[in-house]
Amino acid sequence: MAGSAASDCVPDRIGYITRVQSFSACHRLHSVHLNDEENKEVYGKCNNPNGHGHNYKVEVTVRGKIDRLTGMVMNLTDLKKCIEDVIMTPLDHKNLDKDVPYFANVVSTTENLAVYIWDNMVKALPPKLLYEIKIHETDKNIVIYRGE
Ligand SMILES: Nc1nc2c(c(=O)[nH]1)N=C([C@H](O)[C@H](O)COP(=O)(O)OP(=O)(O)OP(=O)(O)O)CN2
Ligand SMILES: [Zn+2]
Repeated sequence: MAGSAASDCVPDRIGYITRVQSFSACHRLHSVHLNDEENKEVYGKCNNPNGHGHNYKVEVTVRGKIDRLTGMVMNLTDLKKCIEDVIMTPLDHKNLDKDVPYFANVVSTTENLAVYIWDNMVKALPPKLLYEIKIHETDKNIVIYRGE
């Protein structure tokens, strides 16, 4: 088209960027929808009344157009600030079940933790950027949530 810049014809490039953050917290797997015996049966050692702790590692991935001017999907410094507000402030060095109101009636499995982080991260980020929350509860137990 006359007058268009050559770059107008080049399709957008889509990139994925991830920032990793670790935090420590304790919890107990215990459902208010099950009785004590059922809780013991379902959650075993993780239902121990005094709880247990984890060094969680969370990977937050955003997906979007690589801006032609800035070369960025988003500024990782801004993502770092969102992670501080959404993950570190409410969760680090906390008892998930007692310190985080969301988990008063929601069992603090890593699946539900991923949903909690997603729901808050999606509000903190620009629209449609959040792609995935991946949580390493232990070296062997990993949960992925993509907002579905
Ligand atoms: N679907 C889920 N299952 C379990 C969850 C969970 O969040 N979602 N969580 C737990 C416990 O919280 C527990 O802490 C897991 O610890 P553990 O079994 O000790 O962890 P590992 O398997 O990595 O340890 P091993 O070294 O293999 O003993 C349980 N289930
Ligand atoms: Zn646990």
